[in-house]
Amino acid sequence: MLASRDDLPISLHSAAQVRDLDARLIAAGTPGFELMRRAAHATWRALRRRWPEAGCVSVLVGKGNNAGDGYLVAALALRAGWRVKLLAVGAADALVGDAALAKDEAVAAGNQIQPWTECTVLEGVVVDALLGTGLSGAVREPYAQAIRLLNASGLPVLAVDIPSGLCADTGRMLGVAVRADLTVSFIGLKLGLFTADAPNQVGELVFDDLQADPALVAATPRVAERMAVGSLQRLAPRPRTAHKGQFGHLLVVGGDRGLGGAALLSAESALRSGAGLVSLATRPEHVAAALARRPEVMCAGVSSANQLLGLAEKADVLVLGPGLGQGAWGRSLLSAVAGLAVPQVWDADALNLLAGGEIRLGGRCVITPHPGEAARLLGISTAEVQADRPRAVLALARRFDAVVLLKGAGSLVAASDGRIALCDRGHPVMAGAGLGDVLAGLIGALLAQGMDGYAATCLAVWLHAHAGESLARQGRGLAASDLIPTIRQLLEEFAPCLK
Ligand SMILES: NC(=O)C1=CN([C@@H]2O[C@H](COP(=O)(O)OP(=O)(O)OC[C@H]3O[C@@H](n4cnc5c(N)ncnc54)[C@H](O)[C@@H]3O)[C@@H](O)[C@H]2O)[C@@H](O)CC1
Ligand SMILES: [K+]
Repeated sequence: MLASRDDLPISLHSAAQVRDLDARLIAAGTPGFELMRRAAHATWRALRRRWPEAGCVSVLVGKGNNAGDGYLVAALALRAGWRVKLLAVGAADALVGDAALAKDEAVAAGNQIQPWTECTVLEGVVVDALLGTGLSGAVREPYAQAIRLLNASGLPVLAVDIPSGLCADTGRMLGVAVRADLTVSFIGLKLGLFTADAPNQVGELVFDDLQADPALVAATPRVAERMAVGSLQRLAPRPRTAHKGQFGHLLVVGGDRGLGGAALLSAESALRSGAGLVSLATRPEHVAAALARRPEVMCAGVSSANQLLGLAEKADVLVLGPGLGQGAWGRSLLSAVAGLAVPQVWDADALNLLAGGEIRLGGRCVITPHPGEAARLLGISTAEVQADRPRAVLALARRFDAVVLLKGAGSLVAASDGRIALCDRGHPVMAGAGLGDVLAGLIGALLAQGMDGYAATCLAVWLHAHAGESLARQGRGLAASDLIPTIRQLLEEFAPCLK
């Protein structure tokens, strides 16, 4: 079944864009304190739904408006008869504006504000209202120490708007970040809730639009789109008169000595996702085994670039790289076909060869680096890629004028025109060999059936992640080939072959 998260918005914003939306809502007549009150009510609702019997909260507050939300939650909890420990990290008298009003309301409701110290004992559900979208730079003391102790407490944690310490733009932990069980986020979804470190920190995600005017929300610029049923392009249904020539001839090139399985996985994946014809160019010694496993794949042993060119000229789409190796064989094959004017998917060793600088990418390409490959392509460290994944994926798309898939939790797809899409699905059982080969074949098959590079890559990433999630119940040890029939089924569910 295609699990749906379509109650979450599709647009993803930067912290600055959400701040801007806040300001425009206020200018349009909703006072900031009213938005804060709505944020607190949304948080309190989510808290009672998840932990109805807790009866006790520790609310950790900082100094900005995120703290303001926390103070109002403390007021609601106390009025509901819960035991409340209201703990101010840093100087509580430094609050201004709406946050100061919220603090006054918490006190008026009967709360006592205690200064947080390293000896403070937390109790009940911990509400993290230390830092929100106003975080800038690495988390400073005493916040960092408070976050470390909170994480070590073993208590359930609700993060207000975003786990404190997580960068709303990049999803990177700025030194240290709260590890939440539940995050309640407001007004506009931040991209940083989904990528880099975020999947470990956010927990369950609840969104509340604080009754923002939909027209104002729709007019707010976004940095990315979340892949979802409503945002993904579908393959068109097939006419009843369809024949195989209409759905593309895809050629996979790869499978150096000892790596034959990778290319075969890509070919099998392409076949099972609807490519009209699938060929495989590989080392001659792999041909017999490939034919025995998958007779539908036209498998050719190639020893030279010329042999490959003869095959590639008949293909509509190329998938280059699975198990290609970086030796003379792989390099000569890749150089031979790189310039062909057909859509191409560059994966795995094709990307390492590309990073070497000798071979140039042609037009109409999709490249699929993981963070290490992206780092080599950009000439920076993997840590630098992960520190700002949106920036890295966009830099690659522009540098290579290609569609780029940056893999890893919270996968991102970018086009050179600036579009970015995020995949918030997937599962850690997918961290295994061969999963990328299956994905490359799937992207190729969607290209072969007529989708453009960006749409094909987004749909492929989403189907692949969904398939992984739906097989995750069986636990560790997912074989990449297990994914192929599930992807086939999900694709049919999402885009039926017949109208
Ligand atoms: N009208 C509004 O603006 C609304 C804001 N809302 C809340 O307000 C939050 C944003 O509020 P603010 O812009 O006041 O910012 P925050 O409350 O997120 O953070 C600002 C505070 O953090 C401190 N700070 C920044 N970087 C730090 C670092 N590296 N180490 C330690 N301290 C640091 C600042 O000195 C300041 O005291 C949102 O996340 C949301 O929770 C909601 O109440 C909805 C309405
Ligand atoms: K927070």
